[in-house]
Amino acid sequence: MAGEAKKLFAASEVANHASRKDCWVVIGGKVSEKEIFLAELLLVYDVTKFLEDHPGGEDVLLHASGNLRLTLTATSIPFLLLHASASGDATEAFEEVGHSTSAISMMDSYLIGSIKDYVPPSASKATDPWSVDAPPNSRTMQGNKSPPNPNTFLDFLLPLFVLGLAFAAWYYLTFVSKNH
Ligand code: HEM
Repeated sequence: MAGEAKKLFAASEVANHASRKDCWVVIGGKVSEKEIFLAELLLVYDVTKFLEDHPGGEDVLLHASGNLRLTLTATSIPFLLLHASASGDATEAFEEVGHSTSAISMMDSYLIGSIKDYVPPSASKATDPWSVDAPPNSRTMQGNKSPPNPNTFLDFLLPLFVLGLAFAAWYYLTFVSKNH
């Protein structure tokens, strides 16, 4: 799959792929392009064809699939940065096993896309294309050139909107209502 266009999946969509005939797991990974660290994503792997061959057994993969939840929380006011945290993904279980580098390099062939709307806690740092501190074996998703932070426009407009409202209220109370 490496090099091909990858898809964005809704968290709810992943739940429909949690059986022996169709099994997806979601594991967090760092995305880079030409060794430049771009963003942390929740990567989606279709491991259906790998179930029987997985050295850790198929049950762990089946158990790890289908539980993903995204929770949206506002983290800072007045800029209202939305942070979508994930639970039920297989990242922790995958890392606890201490998979070898050869296991990690196998993953690319099962990669089918990433979870849309996920915003990692470190988004501001992670979206800086000049932060090049990616570990050498970070899992990559080539061909993903879209801007990683979907909230930037909203972050800018919301405070402006609130300021506009406050000004309108002040104008009305000071000039309009006094004339009646
Ligand atoms: C695309 C995803 C995955 C790939 C390609 C993969 C690959 C492998 C490979 C090659 C091994 C052999 C040991 C090694 O080389 O590290 C292994 C072992 C194992 N994996 Fe995975 N794995 C994947 C996902 C997962 C997930 C999501 C879990 C847990 C939820 C898991 C649990 C295990 C366990 C328990 C072992 C056995 C470790 C041992 O015997 O010491 N794996 N995996």
